Amino acid sequence: MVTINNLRVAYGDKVALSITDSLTFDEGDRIGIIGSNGAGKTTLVKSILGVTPYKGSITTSLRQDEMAVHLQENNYVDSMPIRYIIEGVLNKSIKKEKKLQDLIQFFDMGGCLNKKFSALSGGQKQRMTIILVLLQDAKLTFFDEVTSGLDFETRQQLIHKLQEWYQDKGATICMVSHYYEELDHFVNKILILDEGKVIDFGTKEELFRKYCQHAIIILDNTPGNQEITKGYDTIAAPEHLIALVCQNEKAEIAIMQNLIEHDINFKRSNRDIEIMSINALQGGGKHAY
Ligand SMILES: Nc1ncnc2c1ncn2[C@@H]1O[C@H](COP(=O)(O)OP(=O)(O)OP(=O)(O)O)[C@@H](O)[C@H]1O
Repeated sequence: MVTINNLRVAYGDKVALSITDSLTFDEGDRIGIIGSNGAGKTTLVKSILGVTPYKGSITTSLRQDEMAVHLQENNYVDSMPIRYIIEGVLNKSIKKEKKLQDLIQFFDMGGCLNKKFSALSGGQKQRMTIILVLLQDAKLTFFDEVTSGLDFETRQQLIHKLQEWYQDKGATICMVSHYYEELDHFVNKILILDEGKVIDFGTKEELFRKYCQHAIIILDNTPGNQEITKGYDTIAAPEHLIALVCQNEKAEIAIMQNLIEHDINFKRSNRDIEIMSINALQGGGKHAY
Protein backbone atom coordinates (compact mmCIF):
# COMPACT_ATOMS: atom_id res chain seq x y z
CA MET A 1 0.00 0.00 0.00
CA VAL A 2 2.91 2.34 0.83
CA THR A 3 6.57 1.63 0.07
CA ILE A 4 9.34 3.90 1.23
CA ASN A 5 12.85 3.81 -0.18
CA ASN A 6 15.85 5.91 0.76
CA LEU A 7 13.75 8.58 2.40
CA ARG A 8 15.54 11.65 3.65
CA VAL A 9 13.98 14.75 5.15
CA ALA A 10 16.03 17.70 6.34
CA TYR A 11 15.00 20.98 7.92
CA GLY A 12 17.91 23.24 7.04
CA ASP A 13 21.05 21.42 8.24
CA LYS A 14 19.10 19.13 10.54
CA VAL A 15 18.37 15.67 9.11
CA ALA A 16 15.02 14.74 10.66
CA LEU A 17 14.57 11.42 8.88
CA SER A 18 16.92 9.10 7.05
CA ILE A 19 15.43 5.74 6.11
CA THR A 20 17.93 3.82 4.03
CA ASP A 21 16.21 0.44 3.69
CA SER A 22 12.86 -0.26 2.10
CA LEU A 23 9.82 -0.01 4.34
CA THR A 24 6.40 -1.31 3.29
CA PHE A 25 3.00 -0.79 4.91
CA ASP A 26 0.56 -3.46 3.73
CA GLU A 27 -3.18 -3.18 3.38
CA GLY A 28 -4.93 -3.85 6.69
CA ASP A 29 -1.81 -3.20 8.77
CA ARG A 30 -2.30 -1.52 12.12
CA ILE A 31 1.07 0.08 12.73
CA GLY A 32 2.22 1.70 15.94
CA ILE A 33 5.00 4.24 15.38
CA ILE A 34 7.11 4.74 18.49
CA GLY A 35 10.24 6.68 19.36
CA SER A 36 11.33 9.40 21.73
CA ASN A 37 10.72 13.11 21.15
CA GLY A 38 12.27 14.26 17.90
CA ALA A 39 12.68 10.70 16.56
CA GLY A 40 11.01 11.71 13.28
CA LYS A 41 7.56 10.16 13.76
CA THR A 42 5.50 13.16 12.66
CA THR A 43 7.97 13.88 9.87
CA LEU A 44 7.40 10.37 8.51
CA VAL A 45 3.62 10.83 8.62
CA LYS A 46 3.85 14.20 6.88
CA SER A 47 6.18 12.77 4.22
CA ILE A 48 3.75 9.96 3.37
CA LEU A 49 0.93 12.51 3.22
CA GLY A 50 3.04 14.57 0.83
CA VAL A 51 2.93 17.73 2.97
CA THR A 52 6.68 17.80 3.74
CA PRO A 53 9.33 17.93 1.01
CA TYR A 54 11.60 14.87 0.98
CA LYS A 55 14.30 13.14 -1.04
CA GLY A 56 13.94 9.49 -2.03
CA SER A 57 10.78 7.67 -2.96
CA ILE A 58 7.41 7.00 -1.41
CA THR A 59 5.19 4.96 -3.70
CA THR A 60 1.58 4.32 -2.90
CA SER A 61 -1.45 2.88 -4.60
CA LEU A 62 -3.58 5.46 -2.82
CA ARG A 63 -4.82 8.82 -3.98
CA GLN A 64 -4.29 11.73 -1.62
CA ASP A 65 -8.00 11.77 -0.76
CA GLU A 66 -7.83 8.11 0.30
CA MET A 67 -5.60 9.09 3.24
CA ALA A 68 -6.79 10.86 6.37
CA VAL A 69 -4.90 12.27 9.30
CA HIS A 70 -5.55 13.25 12.87
CA LEU A 71 -2.72 15.61 13.77
CA GLN A 72 -1.38 16.41 17.22
CA GLU A 73 -2.76 19.95 17.30
CA ASN A 74 -6.00 21.21 15.85
CA ASN A 75 -7.16 24.77 15.89
CA TYR A 76 -10.81 25.65 15.48
CA VAL A 77 -12.77 28.83 16.05
CA ASP A 78 -13.08 28.78 19.82
CA SER A 79 -16.27 30.81 20.07
CA MET A 80 -18.41 28.85 17.60
CA PRO A 81 -20.83 26.03 18.54
CA ILE A 82 -19.20 22.86 17.31
CA ARG A 83 -22.28 21.95 15.22
CA TYR A 84 -21.27 24.78 12.84
CA ILE A 85 -17.59 23.86 12.95
CA ILE A 86 -18.40 20.26 11.97
CA GLU A 87 -20.81 21.32 9.22
CA GLY A 88 -18.44 24.02 7.96
CA VAL A 89 -15.36 21.79 7.80
CA LEU A 90 -17.25 18.95 6.12
CA ASN A 91 -19.56 21.13 4.06
CA LYS A 92 -22.38 18.79 5.08
CA SER A 93 -25.53 19.18 7.12
CA ILE A 94 -25.70 16.96 10.21
CA LYS A 95 -29.47 16.60 9.71
CA LYS A 96 -29.05 15.23 6.19
CA GLU A 97 -26.01 13.01 6.74
CA LYS A 98 -26.86 9.70 8.39
CA LYS A 99 -23.24 8.55 8.65
CA LEU A 100 -22.29 11.76 10.42
CA GLN A 101 -25.21 11.35 12.83
CA ASP A 102 -24.06 7.78 13.56
CA LEU A 103 -20.52 8.94 14.30
CA ILE A 104 -21.76 11.72 16.57
CA GLN A 105 -23.87 9.21 18.46
CA PHE A 106 -21.11 6.58 18.55
CA PHE A 107 -18.69 9.08 20.09
CA ASP A 108 -21.40 10.36 22.43
CA MET A 109 -21.17 13.94 21.15
CA GLY A 110 -24.87 14.59 20.52
CA GLY A 111 -25.22 16.57 23.74
CA CYS A 112 -22.27 18.84 22.91
CA LEU A 113 -23.27 20.10 19.48
CA ASN A 114 -24.44 23.49 20.74
CA LYS A 115 -21.39 23.99 22.95
CA LYS A 116 -18.56 26.25 21.88
CA PHE A 117 -15.31 24.46 21.09
CA SER A 118 -13.66 26.27 24.01
CA ALA A 119 -16.26 24.76 26.37
CA LEU A 120 -15.45 21.14 25.46
CA SER A 121 -13.31 18.89 27.64
CA GLY A 122 -9.99 17.64 26.24
CA GLY A 123 -11.53 14.25 25.43
CA GLN A 124 -14.52 15.86 23.69
CA LYS A 125 -12.21 18.05 21.61
CA GLN A 126 -10.31 14.97 20.46
CA ARG A 127 -13.54 13.10 19.73
CA MET A 128 -14.81 15.96 17.60
CA THR A 129 -11.70 15.85 15.44
CA ILE A 130 -11.88 12.06 15.29
CA ILE A 131 -15.42 12.33 13.92
CA LEU A 132 -14.16 14.63 11.16
CA VAL A 133 -11.37 12.18 10.36
CA LEU A 134 -13.44 8.99 10.46
CA LEU A 135 -16.18 10.39 8.28
CA GLN A 136 -13.67 10.29 5.43
CA ASP A 137 -13.62 6.48 5.62
CA ALA A 138 -10.06 6.63 4.34
CA LYS A 139 -8.15 3.53 3.27
CA LEU A 140 -5.16 4.75 5.27
CA THR A 141 -5.56 6.85 8.41
CA PHE A 142 -2.85 8.36 10.58
CA PHE A 143 -3.42 9.20 14.22
CA ASP A 144 -0.62 11.34 15.61
CA GLU A 145 -0.72 11.40 19.42
CA VAL A 146 -4.50 11.21 19.37
CA THR A 147 -4.71 10.94 23.16
CA SER A 148 -2.00 13.43 24.13
CA GLY A 149 -2.92 15.69 27.03
CA LEU A 150 -5.73 13.43 28.25
CA ASP A 151 -5.86 11.70 31.62
CA PHE A 152 -5.44 7.94 31.83
CA GLU A 153 -9.13 7.07 31.98
CA THR A 154 -10.11 9.38 29.11
CA ARG A 155 -7.26 7.95 27.02
CA GLN A 156 -8.45 4.42 27.66
CA GLN A 157 -12.05 5.30 26.78
CA LEU A 158 -11.03 7.00 23.55
CA ILE A 159 -8.81 4.15 22.41
CA HIS A 160 -11.51 1.66 23.32
CA LYS A 161 -13.99 3.58 21.18
CA LEU A 162 -11.58 3.73 18.25
CA GLN A 163 -10.92 0.01 18.57
CA GLU A 164 -14.65 -0.69 18.56
CA TRP A 165 -15.14 1.53 15.51
CA TYR A 166 -12.42 -0.21 13.53
CA GLN A 167 -12.99 -3.79 14.66
CA ASP A 168 -14.93 -4.94 11.56
CA LYS A 169 -13.13 -2.68 9.13
CA GLY A 170 -10.14 -3.53 6.97
CA ALA A 171 -8.75 0.01 7.07
CA THR A 172 -5.00 0.51 7.39
CA ILE A 173 -3.96 2.58 10.37
CA CYS A 174 -0.74 4.19 11.54
CA MET A 175 -0.83 5.36 15.12
CA VAL A 176 1.94 7.50 16.60
CA SER A 177 1.88 7.23 20.38
CA HIS A 178 4.01 7.45 23.49
CA TYR A 179 1.54 5.26 25.36
CA TYR A 180 2.53 1.64 24.99
CA GLU A 181 -0.61 0.21 26.58
CA GLU A 182 -2.72 1.92 23.89
CA LEU A 183 -0.67 0.45 21.11
CA ASP A 184 -0.75 -2.97 22.71
CA HIS A 185 -4.50 -3.12 22.17
CA PHE A 186 -4.68 -1.35 18.86
CA VAL A 187 -1.81 -2.35 16.58
CA ASN A 188 -0.32 -5.53 15.16
CA LYS A 189 2.98 -4.08 13.91
CA ILE A 190 5.49 -1.72 15.47
CA LEU A 191 7.85 0.70 13.77
CA ILE A 192 10.59 1.93 16.10
CA LEU A 193 12.31 5.18 15.14
CA ASP A 194 15.24 6.85 16.82
CA GLU A 195 17.02 10.04 15.78
CA GLY A 196 15.47 9.82 12.32
CA LYS A 197 16.45 6.20 11.72
CA VAL A 198 14.46 2.98 11.65
CA ILE A 199 15.56 0.74 14.51
CA ASP A 200 13.15 -2.03 13.63
CA PHE A 201 9.81 -2.81 12.02
CA GLY A 202 7.76 -5.97 12.39
CA THR A 203 4.83 -7.63 14.05
CA LYS A 204 4.56 -7.23 17.82
CA GLU A 205 5.21 -10.96 18.25
CA GLU A 206 8.29 -11.00 15.97
CA LEU A 207 9.84 -8.04 17.72
CA PHE A 208 9.07 -9.37 21.18
CA ARG A 209 10.71 -12.72 20.39
CA LYS A 210 13.70 -10.98 18.85
CA TYR A 211 14.44 -8.72 21.80
CA CYS A 212 12.80 -10.47 24.76
CA GLN A 213 12.70 -14.16 23.73
CA HIS A 214 9.83 -16.38 24.90
CA ALA A 215 8.51 -14.28 27.79
CA ILE A 216 9.62 -11.87 30.47
CA ILE A 217 8.89 -11.71 34.17
CA ILE A 218 8.70 -8.21 35.53
CA LEU A 219 9.08 -7.24 39.17
CA ASP A 220 9.85 -4.14 41.21
CA ASN A 221 13.48 -3.11 41.29
CA THR A 222 14.06 -3.34 45.05
CA PRO A 223 17.24 -4.50 46.86
CA GLY A 224 15.38 -7.63 48.05
CA ASN A 225 14.20 -8.50 44.53
CA GLN A 226 17.68 -7.81 43.12
CA GLU A 227 19.10 -10.32 45.58
CA ILE A 228 16.59 -13.05 44.79
CA THR A 229 16.93 -12.64 41.01
CA LYS A 230 20.74 -12.48 41.04
CA GLY A 231 21.35 -15.67 39.09
CA TYR A 232 18.76 -15.00 36.37
CA ASP A 233 19.24 -13.44 32.93
CA THR A 234 17.88 -9.92 32.85
CA ILE A 235 17.20 -7.50 30.03
CA ALA A 236 16.97 -3.71 30.06
CA ALA A 237 13.85 -2.29 31.69
CA PRO A 238 12.64 1.04 33.10
CA GLU A 239 14.71 1.92 36.17
CA HIS A 240 12.02 0.99 38.69
CA LEU A 241 11.64 -2.54 37.27
CA ILE A 242 13.64 -5.74 36.84
CA ALA A 243 12.87 -7.82 33.72
CA LEU A 244 13.88 -11.48 33.80
CA VAL A 245 14.10 -13.10 30.41
CA CYS A 246 12.76 -16.63 29.85
CA GLN A 247 14.01 -18.73 26.95
CA ASN A 248 11.09 -21.16 27.11
CA GLU A 249 8.07 -22.23 29.11
CA LYS A 250 10.07 -24.52 31.36
CA ALA A 251 12.37 -21.68 32.37
CA GLU A 252 9.52 -19.30 33.07
CA ILE A 253 7.71 -21.82 35.26
CA ALA A 254 10.89 -22.40 37.28
CA ILE A 255 11.39 -18.66 37.79
CA MET A 256 7.76 -18.10 38.74
CA GLN A 257 7.81 -20.97 41.24
CA ASN A 258 10.85 -19.48 42.90
CA LEU A 259 9.23 -16.04 43.11
CA ILE A 260 6.01 -17.48 44.50
CA GLU A 261 8.00 -19.40 47.13
CA HIS A 262 9.55 -16.08 48.17
CA ASP A 263 6.11 -14.42 48.17
CA ILE A 264 7.18 -11.88 45.53
CA ASN A 265 4.69 -10.12 43.26
CA PHE A 266 5.48 -10.18 39.56
CA LYS A 267 3.95 -9.82 36.13
CA ARG A 268 4.55 -12.23 33.29
CA SER A 269 4.38 -10.83 29.74
CA ASN A 270 4.93 -12.00 26.20
CA ARG A 271 3.98 -8.63 24.65
CA ASP A 272 5.44 -5.76 26.66
CA ILE A 273 6.09 -3.10 24.00
CA GLU A 274 7.96 -0.73 26.31
CA ILE A 275 10.56 -3.28 27.43
CA MET A 276 10.82 -4.67 23.90
CA SER A 277 11.51 -1.21 22.49
CA ILE A 278 14.04 -0.29 25.21
CA ASN A 279 16.00 -3.41 24.24
CA ALA A 280 15.61 -2.77 20.52
CA LEU A 281 17.02 0.72 21.04
CA GLN A 282 19.93 -0.61 23.07
CA GLY A 283 20.64 -3.23 20.40
CA GLY A 284 20.71 -0.40 17.85
CA GLY A 285 22.60 -1.26 14.67
CA LYS A 286 23.22 -4.82 15.80
CA HIS A 287 19.56 -5.65 15.43
CA ALA A 288 18.68 -3.27 12.61
CA TYR A 289 16.02 -4.95 10.54
N1 LIG B 1 9.25 22.52 10.68
C1 LIG B 1 10.40 22.17 11.25
N2 LIG B 1 11.48 22.96 11.20
C2 LIG B 1 12.65 22.60 11.75
N3 LIG B 1 12.87 21.45 12.40
C3 LIG B 1 11.84 20.61 12.50
C4 LIG B 1 10.54 20.92 11.94
N4 LIG B 1 9.71 19.87 12.19
C5 LIG B 1 10.44 18.97 12.88
N5 LIG B 1 11.70 19.40 13.07
C6 LIG B 1 12.78 18.67 13.75
O1 LIG B 1 12.88 17.40 13.14
C7 LIG B 1 13.09 16.37 14.12
C8 LIG B 1 11.97 15.34 14.03
O2 LIG B 1 10.75 15.98 14.39
P1 LIG B 1 9.38 15.21 14.47
O3 LIG B 1 8.33 16.22 14.80
O4 LIG B 1 9.20 14.41 13.24
O5 LIG B 1 9.64 14.23 15.71
P2 LIG B 1 8.62 13.34 16.52
O6 LIG B 1 9.24 12.00 16.64
O7 LIG B 1 7.26 13.42 15.92
O8 LIG B 1 8.65 14.08 17.94
P3 LIG B 1 7.53 14.29 19.08
O9 LIG B 1 7.35 12.97 19.74
O10 LIG B 1 8.19 15.28 19.99
O11 LIG B 1 6.29 14.82 18.41
C9 LIG B 1 13.17 17.11 15.45
O12 LIG B 1 14.50 17.31 15.78
C10 LIG B 1 12.46 18.41 15.20
O13 LIG B 1 12.95 19.42 16.04
